[in-house]
Amino acid sequence: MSVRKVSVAAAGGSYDVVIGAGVLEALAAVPLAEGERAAVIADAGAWAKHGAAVLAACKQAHGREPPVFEVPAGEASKSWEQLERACAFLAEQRIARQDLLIACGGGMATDLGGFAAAAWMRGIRHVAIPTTLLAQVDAAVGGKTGINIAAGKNLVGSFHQPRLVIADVALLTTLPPREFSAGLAECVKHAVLDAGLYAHTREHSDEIAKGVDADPAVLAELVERNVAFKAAVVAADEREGGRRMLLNLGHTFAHALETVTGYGRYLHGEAVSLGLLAACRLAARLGLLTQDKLADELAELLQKFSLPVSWPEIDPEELLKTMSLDKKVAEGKLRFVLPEAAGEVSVVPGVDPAEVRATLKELA
Ligand SMILES: NC(=O)c1ccc[n+]([C@@H]2O[C@H](COP(=O)([O-])OP(=O)(O)OC[C@H]3O[C@@H](n4cnc5c(N)ncnc54)[C@H](O)[C@@H]3O)[C@@H](O)[C@H]2O)c1
Ligand SMILES: O=C(O)C(=O)C[C@@H](O)[C@H](O)[C@H](O)COP(=O)(O)O
Ligand SMILES: [Zn+2]
Repeated sequence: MSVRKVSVAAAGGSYDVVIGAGVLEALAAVPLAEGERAAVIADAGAWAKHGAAVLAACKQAHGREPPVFEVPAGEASKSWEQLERACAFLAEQRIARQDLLIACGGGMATDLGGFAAAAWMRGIRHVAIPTTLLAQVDAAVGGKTGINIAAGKNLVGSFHQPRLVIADVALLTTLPPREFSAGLAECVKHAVLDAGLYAHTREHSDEIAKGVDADPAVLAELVERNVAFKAAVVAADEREGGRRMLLNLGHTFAHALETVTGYGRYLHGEAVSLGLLAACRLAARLGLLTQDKLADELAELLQKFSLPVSWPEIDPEELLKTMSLDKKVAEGKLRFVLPEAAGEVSVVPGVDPAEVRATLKELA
């Protein structure tokens, strides 16, 4: 299979996302000079499966194996506690300003590891080796890093672009089906934002729905198209002053759901699936939806990808309270990313909380 490359031209640094099967050797593109060292922050689950291959790539690229800090798998590790432990590890290893951090795992590890790189000595360079579909198509690209706190998802973090992202689709073969599906939710989100991706994803949905058993070339193309779409948005608006907010489609609902249910009941991608449907419903309530069939087509696609489409019974007031800390809130008012049709999505300011409440009641 060929090696695909997408460049991310962000203001905070430009870099390549290398995509393909068996492409870990791409790490050689970030060399270590005399006296420089690398250290790895890895998801323990991903490391158990792929740590040996990553260490071999490090040895090949840098001439030696780096020390490794394994973070317990799960969303709960995107925390102050694990950040503190990761920094203690960097201190113990005497990782200095010119050294390199390698973040390996799903979105938990690339968010936490990326944030450790952003914070350690006020910023060291890092490489991301995403091992879940979600991290390959979304989390490892674009430079958003951070942790969750009790008050909300990703409320503490930083924009810190990696020097290189290696999306090796061969690593996805060990991914549990539920995790694979979670990654597809972000692909569906991207598809709603881009008419070309919408057509492509629907056209290849039967093959994509096979998950890790899908044709690797189809998967590599899916990753490439999603990364290319996200890269263009990030290049235009790295720090989310405008256009990048669109990548938050479904996330005001999704993040509130994850926070209220305690970071674990729903995988992030599952919450995004429900958030996409909620955004469609809210858009319909507000009379914005012009593509009548969008909600039905979306529900069909999400279901085909084994993602949840039924909202649980959750107190709308609790969700609304949590949403008040959404990063898109401006002048104390909620802003939602809402679709009119596939490829026509905008940020809608000043949405009346009563409409959100009614939408949540309709969904429950
Ligand atoms: N920074 C961003 O732009 C961005 C974008 C989207 C999502 N996110 C964040 O990403 C996180 C979700 O990431 P995720 O869905 O990758 O979950 P995750 O990182 O928690 O990984 C999911 C599970 O898969 C396991 N795993 C990872 N790779 C594996 C492999 N190759 N084989 C077998 N098991 C493997 C892990 O051990 C874990 O149990 C959320 O915190 C979300 O907020 C960030
Ligand atoms: O990269 C972005 O921008 C996104 O919004 C991608 C989202 O899928 C991702 O979940 C992100 O972490 C959400 O960002 P946040 O700023 O709302 O925390
Ligand atoms: Zn997301």
